[in-house]
Parts: sequence; structure tokens; C-alpha cells
Amino acid sequence: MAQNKRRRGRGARPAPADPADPAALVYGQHAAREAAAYDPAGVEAVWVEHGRRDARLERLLDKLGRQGVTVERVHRRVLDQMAEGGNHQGIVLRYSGTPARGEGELADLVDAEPEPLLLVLDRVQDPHNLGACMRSAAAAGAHGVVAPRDRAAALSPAVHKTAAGAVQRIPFFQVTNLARTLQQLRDAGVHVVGAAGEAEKSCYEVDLRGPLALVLGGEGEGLRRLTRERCDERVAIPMPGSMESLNVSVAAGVLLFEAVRQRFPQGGDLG
Ligand SMILES: C[S@@+](CC[C@H](N)C(=O)[O-])C[C@H]1O[C@@H](n2cnc3c(N)ncnc32)[C@H](O)[C@@H]1O
Repeated sequence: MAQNKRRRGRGARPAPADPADPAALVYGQHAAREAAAYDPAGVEAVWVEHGRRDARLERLLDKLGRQGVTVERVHRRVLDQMAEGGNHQGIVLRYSGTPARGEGELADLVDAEPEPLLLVLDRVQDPHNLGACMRSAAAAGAHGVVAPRDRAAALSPAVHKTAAGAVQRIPFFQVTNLARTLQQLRDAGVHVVGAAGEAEKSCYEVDLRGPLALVLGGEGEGLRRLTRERCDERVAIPMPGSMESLNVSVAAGVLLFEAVRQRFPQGGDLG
């Protein structure tokens, strides 16, 4: 087992993530590179497939080595097991960074940010959908992704892989009672807009500027009743084709970037 030789802060050794805890593992070259680039202090150990040598992987390993992270070469089977069948591309990290945050930190963010843009997911259960939503939210410059603690996808290796670095760039908040959180956001002056295919208003006719929470439903159930009731209004993404609904991460992308278009009509301040 690789040893953590790195020290953080004033010589304090970080509490190691449990190597048996899949939530503490990140796999895949892109996700590993992003974790190393954006949160190097969170990388505690690296396992790499024996015999796998390519220039990008070697550059990443050099970088981690310079940070004092021990790299262990192991058989592919070991990585397959760690990644639970996911496409690890020859690398798995033990990672202790970016834990989920809670209600208090969400309230602090809303207080501190003059025009927060939040993506709220009501029981999205597929980790690939959560990862894709986090990636779109980070790309749109949103300030956070919010989800209920129960019966919803949480941060996991599969989320890291699909999010392609977004987990390090945008905070993820888990809340106990989503309906209560939405009410608190409204009380704090945040416009809470639910997304539902059957809504009468189009997302293109609603003002998405200012403090905003876009609320999307889970894969099967959509927005729950209480969630719907806490929304100031609901909007649909018009679909001229014959499908009943969009994948939640696609719907999130459309709405987030409609909000971006309205907030930066001239493309000002955009990269
Ligand atoms: C796969 S859909 C859920 C479908 C579910 N059967 C339902 O009744 O809502 C996941 C979420 O994506 C959003 N969504 C999908 N298509 C949409 C559309 N055309 N307009 C607005 N939101 C949409 C909604 O928030 C929805 O709850």
C-alpha cells in the first residue's frame, strides 16, 4: 500500500482517506489530472497500471511525485476492482478533497454572493447524470449544485469521472430537507425556477437574471410535489420533436446557458 509522505499546512499530516472507501477514490486520466491541478493537497496516493506508459500519464505522475505523493505500480486487476468496473485508464487516486457541504455553508454562499446562480437537483440518482450536471454548472459559472442527502446520487468515483474536474471547481451541497432549503433560498431573495416539460411558460420568456436557483427533477419522478410547490414559477424547454423529456443533464445545460445568455447579453465577461 502506498504511504502518504506529504505534509500539509504546518507539518500536519492529513487524515488519510480510507482506501476501502470508494467515495474517496478518483479514477481516469482526466479526472485525476483535474484533481491534481485544482486540489493537489487532496491527492493522497496514486496507483498506476504496471507497464502503462504514455507521455500524458508520465507528466501527471511527475507532477504528483514532485508534490510528494507516492505512486505505486499495480496489476490492472487491482485498478479494475478499485474502479468497480469503471474505465480507469490505468490510474486511480486516493483523494480526500472537496467533501460535500451542508446547509450552513449554502446559506453563507447565498449571503456572500450578490447574484448567486445555483443548480438544484431533486433526487437525481444516476451518478453519471450528477457528474454531467456538475460539469455543465461549473462551465456556466454557477456557484453551487444542491441535492438532497437521501435517495440521491452523492459524490463518488463515477461522479468524479463524468464531472471531468468540475467537482474541484464548484461546491456540492447536500441538504436534509430540500423543500425547506428552497423556502430558505426564496426568503433570502433567490428566484426559484423549477423545470418541468409540462409547464406553460417557456424558459425563453422568463427572466433568469439576478439571484437564481434552477430546480430540476430526478430521472423517474421529475419534480416532487413539495419541490414544485416551493418554486416561484415553472418553465419548460420547448421541444418540437416527439420525445417526452430531455435527460436531466441536458435540460440543466439548456437552462444554465439560457441564464448565462440573459446575464451576459453581449457576451461580456465571458471567456
Ligand atoms: C428525465 S426528466 C424526468 C421525467 C419525468 N418523467 C417527469 O415527469 O418529469 C428529468 C428532469 O429534467 C427536466 N426536464 C426534462 N425535459 C424538460 C423540458 N422539456 N423542459 C423542462 N425541463 C425538462 C425536468 O426538471 C425533469 O424533472
